[in-house]
Amino acid sequence: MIAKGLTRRFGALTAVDHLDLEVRSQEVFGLLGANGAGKTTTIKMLITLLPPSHGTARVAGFDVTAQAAGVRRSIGYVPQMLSTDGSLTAWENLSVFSRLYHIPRRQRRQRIAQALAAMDLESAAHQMVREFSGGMVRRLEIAQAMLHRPTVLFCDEPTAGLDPAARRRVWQQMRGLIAQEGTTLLLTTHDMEEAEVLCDRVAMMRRGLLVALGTPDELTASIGPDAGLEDVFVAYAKDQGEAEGRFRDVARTRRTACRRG
Ligand SMILES: Nc1ncnc2c1ncn2[C@@H]1O[C@H](COP(=O)(O)OP(=O)(O)OP(=O)(O)O)[C@@H](O)[C@H]1O
Repeated sequence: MIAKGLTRRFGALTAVDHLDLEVRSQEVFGLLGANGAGKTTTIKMLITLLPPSHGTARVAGFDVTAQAAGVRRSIGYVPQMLSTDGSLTAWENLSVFSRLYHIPRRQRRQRIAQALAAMDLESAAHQMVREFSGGMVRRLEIAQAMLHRPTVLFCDEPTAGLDPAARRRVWQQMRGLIAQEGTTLLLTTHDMEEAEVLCDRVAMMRRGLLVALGTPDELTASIGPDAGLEDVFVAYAKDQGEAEGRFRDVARTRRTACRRG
């Protein structure tokens, strides 16, 4: 995945400002930054939900503007907001997605069973999703986004609102599945532990700009011998002017946390 000068403006606001980024095949790459830094806007341009104001990007070899259909076929996306239907069972949710992704009919049962097994949800396959815990919902959403075996998986704050045990389970299962499938993963997170545990490399964004890029070890070493990623975040990415984020950002974060219980 390559972005060159990728820019998105909303009126006078430049949400993403000439972003140059290269994510290697099968890499786990983290986008970090304060509320409103431009992480979700970057993802939305890469997955073709939002046209760039300027610049270009290629995902899985396809141009996000000229070859949007190719990009869409090659990616999976786990958004911040709920992407499963609570009034259906886990199996039924995956079944709907298997049709949307045009998985051949004779492969569907096996593919769904494999996806549930990979996320340790076999015993809950025929349970209504509204009865699931937040962690189970998240694991189902990842199974759903991986059902068609995408080349690149995008996850927007994969464990926001989950308790520490549920978070660890999501990390473990997600890591297992993407390693097994050879998937490239691009995730956004506010959770520095998540970035350290999962990511091969991270990029820090501040007010739409890329301000630091490297492996967690490289970035922490650049700060000092006892530094952690949180110190790197404070040094590079924390927005001193709007440290608590805007109303819109806080409202969205609360909604996300709330719906995951
Ligand atoms: N559709 C929109 N219309 C106007 N402004 C927007 C829109 N979407 C995002 N923005 C603004 O663009 C900036 C970047 O937002 P974005 O959602 O990309 O940030 P983020 O880093 O993902 O934040 P968070 O961590 O809160 O999810 C913010 O100032 C936001 O208010």
